[in-house]
Amino acid sequence: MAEQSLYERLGGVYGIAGAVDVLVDRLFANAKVNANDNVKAHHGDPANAPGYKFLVTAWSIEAAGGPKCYFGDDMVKAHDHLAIDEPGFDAVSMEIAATLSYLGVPDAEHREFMDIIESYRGQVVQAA
Ligand code: HEM
Repeated sequence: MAEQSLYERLGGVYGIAGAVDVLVDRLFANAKVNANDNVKAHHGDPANAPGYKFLVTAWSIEAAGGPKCYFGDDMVKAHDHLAIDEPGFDAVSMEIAATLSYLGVPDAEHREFMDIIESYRGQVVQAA
């Protein structure tokens, strides 16, 4: 039997959308993430939560090897106006890891997804 994709092992669209639902609520409430005023301008407004959950869910589905469904900006363009620094990236990365643990995602899938997130660090961190 062919090995299942990470997308399938994370529970497909229901598993990923469920995790992003928890994650984004945590990110919007995270003081360290929102210490960056540019980030706070977006994450500080609860009206942005549903659309952001949609985009991050679609991005994660594709990144995990699921069907093509993400039509948002690439990771450089999505963050080029935010001046995100290394501690800002670490704060989000820690929140993603905490959410995967909180939801009981198994170690192998946890590691695989965090490796994907880490591979985008250079595109997201753009602070001078
Ligand atoms: C690998 C890590 C990350 C991924 C996968 C990711 C994913 C995304 C996605 C899919 C979008 C929507 C793009 C669009 O509107 O077309 C976005 C926007 C955004 N991201 Fe990230 N992100 C990451 C890291 C970060 C970090 C570290 C921060 C803050 C410290 C951050 C803050 C934001 C904000 C504030 C927006 C909205 C920008 C706006 O619409 O003006 N992201 N991100």
